[in-house]
Amino acid sequence: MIWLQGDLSLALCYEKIIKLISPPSENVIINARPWWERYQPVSYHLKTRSGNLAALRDMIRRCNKAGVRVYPDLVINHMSATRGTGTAENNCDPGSRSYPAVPYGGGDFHRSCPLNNYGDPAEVRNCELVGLPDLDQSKQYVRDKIVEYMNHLVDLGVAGFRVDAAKHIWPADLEAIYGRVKNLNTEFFPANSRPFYYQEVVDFGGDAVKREEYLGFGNVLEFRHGFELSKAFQGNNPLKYLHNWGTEWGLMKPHDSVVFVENHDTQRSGSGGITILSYKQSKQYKMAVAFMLAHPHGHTTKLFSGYSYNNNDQGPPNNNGEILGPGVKPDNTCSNGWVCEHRWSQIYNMVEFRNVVHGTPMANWWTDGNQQIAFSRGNKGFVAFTVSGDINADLQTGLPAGSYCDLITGIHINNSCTGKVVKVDGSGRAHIQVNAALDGALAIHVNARV
Ligand SMILES: O=C(NCCCOc1c(-c2ccc(O)c(O)c2)oc2cc(O)cc(O)c2c1=O)[C@@H]1CCCN1C(=O)/C=C/c1ccc(O)c(O)c1
Ligand SMILES: [Ca+2]
Repeated sequence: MIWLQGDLSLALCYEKIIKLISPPSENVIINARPWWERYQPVSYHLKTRSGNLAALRDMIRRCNKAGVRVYPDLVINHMSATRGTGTAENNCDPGSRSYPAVPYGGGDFHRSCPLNNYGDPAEVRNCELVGLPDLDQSKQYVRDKIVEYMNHLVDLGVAGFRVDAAKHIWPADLEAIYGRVKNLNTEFFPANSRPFYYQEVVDFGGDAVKREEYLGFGNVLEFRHGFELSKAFQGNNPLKYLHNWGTEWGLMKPHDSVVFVENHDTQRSGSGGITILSYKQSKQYKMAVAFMLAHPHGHTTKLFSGYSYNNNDQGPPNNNGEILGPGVKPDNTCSNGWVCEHRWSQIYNMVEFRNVVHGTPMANWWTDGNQQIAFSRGNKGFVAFTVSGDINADLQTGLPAGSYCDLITGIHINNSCTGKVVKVDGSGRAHIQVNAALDGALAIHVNARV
């Protein structure tokens, strides 16, 4: 079994493509194999449906060699709420708080209490998220076991961690734990490199637990980013308001956050009644991701890539209990039930766009006053979006004269454009046409000219 490339999501930042993988710790086996069984650990053995220790070590090595940094999803708030299969390594008895394969026992957990009141910060940290036995990370022994688990992954060559349900762990405990994790493996990283932590603190603004509490020692996933872009690109908030997108919208400073449109959780459950975009709304999803990648806000952007599902509990494509990996079709998209959003041309083209325009400011903001916007990035790139009505206007692109491939309607290959060609004149102006009913977006940059 090999570890899947891009199990759950890929995180993109300028220097490297980074890849988040599903929790590598051994989890309980739940009959229907729902996706969230991966979030119910029974031990810190590196053995899951994605592969065993040898497969994990090999995948991380291959990714590092290809310049892709690996970040495992760390589930350290709790242990499984259900019994394992009872076999030696998957054995546990949640009722008596017994997890012999770690080992953990009763004294390593908070006193049992249900988590009902998200308005009480102590309850959010000390009680049981959906009934999951809640580890007491203030205990030295619990910290030792978690640090041991994290150091094992560092030895394999990971670059850092996504910290699952960080909101449910005391910041002081996390800071103490992170501080004890060793420097990154010098086989793959410069000496004295520290792991990069990005923490899941779901905070849409009204929560008693503030995401700022977690900023002193790591980054925080920015849920408001995907929430607001999902609203805007579904027509629920006019695009013209995006002219000051960024901290003026209440988003955290770029270097403190990891921005994204969706994740494994929001694509299924949404938040506050707002549908968070996913592959199921593919046109709007591509527009929102294109905007995220074109805009200067965001130091690290996270792109999701996964498998298709019908019901919200459905787990990954199944091959006799192991995960059925994606095949690759002649058009480079995925098969076997995997969506592989990162292989969609509009998305990987925008990853290149983001790298080409890196470090340039936004300029030449234009809007029709409602649902149509356009802007350039320095003299390197230009984008336009419409949620309603076709764009048909002569606009200032900020770019040098030339013929540019539109990277939304096609790709730049063999020095030709398979999609639209945009002619920019000597003054940087071009006639921009964007069809609202088709792609709703246009993107050009100086490395895709014919
Ligand atoms: O209905 C469910 N859960 C209740 C609603 C989602 O609440 C959960 C949250 C959660 C959701 C929203 C919040 O504001 C929040 O502070 C926490 O975080 C988790 C983290 C875990 O490691 C394991 C979990 O079972 C959960 C979880 O159930 C189903 C059945 C049990 C698992 N599960 C699920 O739906 C599993 C969801 C899940 C799993 C892993 C995640 O990282 C996550 O964010 C959600
Ligand atoms: Ca907790």
